[in-house]
Amino acid sequence: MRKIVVGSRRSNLAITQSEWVIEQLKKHAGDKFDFEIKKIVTKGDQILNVTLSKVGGKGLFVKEIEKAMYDKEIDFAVHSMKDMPAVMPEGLVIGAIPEREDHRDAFISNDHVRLEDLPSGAIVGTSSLRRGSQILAERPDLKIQWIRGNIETRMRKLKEENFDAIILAAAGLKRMKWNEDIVTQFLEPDVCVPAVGQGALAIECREDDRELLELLEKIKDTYTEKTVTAERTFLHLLNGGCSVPIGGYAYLNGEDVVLTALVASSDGKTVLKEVAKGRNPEEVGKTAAERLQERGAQKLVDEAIEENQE
Ligand SMILES: NCc1[nH]cc(CCC(=O)O)c1CC(=O)O
Repeated sequence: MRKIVVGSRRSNLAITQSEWVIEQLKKHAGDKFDFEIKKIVTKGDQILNVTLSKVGGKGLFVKEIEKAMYDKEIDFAVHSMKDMPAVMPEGLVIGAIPEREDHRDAFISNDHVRLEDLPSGAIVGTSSLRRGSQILAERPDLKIQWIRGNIETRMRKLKEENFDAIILAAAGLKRMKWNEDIVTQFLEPDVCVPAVGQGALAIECREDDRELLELLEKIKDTYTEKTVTAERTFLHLLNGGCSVPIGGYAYLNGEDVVLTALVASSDGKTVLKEVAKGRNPEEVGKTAAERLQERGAQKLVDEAIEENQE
C-alpha cells in the first residue's frame, strides 16, 4: 500500500476541497493507496491586509505547495482552478480536473436586499476587480470596498463591519455545505461573468509520478476540462493576471464549447463582452481573445496593470 500525501492550505475551504478529492479517489484506490493530508501555510494566507492583486496575486498561494511537491514532502495538491497560473512550472502537471461545482458568484446581503434594491451609496465588499467592475456596471451608484480574509472572515465582516453586501463564489459555500439560505441571489453569468475556472479544481502533481497520474485519470471530467480549457486559453492570451477585471465562463452545447469572455475597466464604465463558439476549446478561447483585442481590450489590460503599479 502506498501512502499518498496531499498538501493543502489550512483554510477550511482548502481542507474541504482536498477531502472531497480524496473521497473521489478512494472509490478507485482499492487497497493500493492510502491518503493523508499535510497542511501548508502559504504567503498568501499570511498577508491578509493588502489587496490581492498588489501582493503578487495567484502565484502567492501555490509556490510553497509546489516546493513541497518538488521535495517529495507531498504527492499532490488540490487548487482552486481560478488561483492557478496559466503556465505550469517545470516538472509539475495538472494531473486531473474533476467535475466543476457551481460556477456562479453568490450575492449575500444584510436582510436579503437584492442587488437591484440596494439603496444608493450602499457598500458592497469584494477584493475582486472583476466583481467590483461588474457590480458598478449594473449599479454605478453603489460603493465597492475591499474586503479580505477567508469565507468565514468575510461573512463575519458583513455582519460586524460597515458592509451592506458581499460577493463570494457559490462553489466555496456549497463545498463547505453552508446553508444556501444565506445567499440572497446567485448572479448568473449574464449579470456577472465568473472568474476563469471558478468552481473547478486543479490537481497538481509531479509529471513523473505515473502511478498517481493513472489513479487521477479516474476522476477526470471531460465537460469541465473542455470548458475550463477554453476559459484559460482566453485568459492566457489576454495576459491579464488578476490586476485586470477579466471573466470567462464556458458551457457545452452538444459538441460546441460556448464561451462568454469579458474584459472591463475597474469602474465598470467600459465593459467588453464576446461570445465565441466552436468544437475546439483552444480555438474558442483564442477567438474570444482576438475579438476582444480588436475592440481594444489590450488598452484596458495595460491601463489596469499601470493603475495597479501606482
Ligand atoms: N479568490 C479566493 C478563492 N479561490 C477559490 C474560491 C472559491 C472556490 C472557487 O471559486 O472554486 C475563493 C473564494 C471566493 O472567491 O469567494
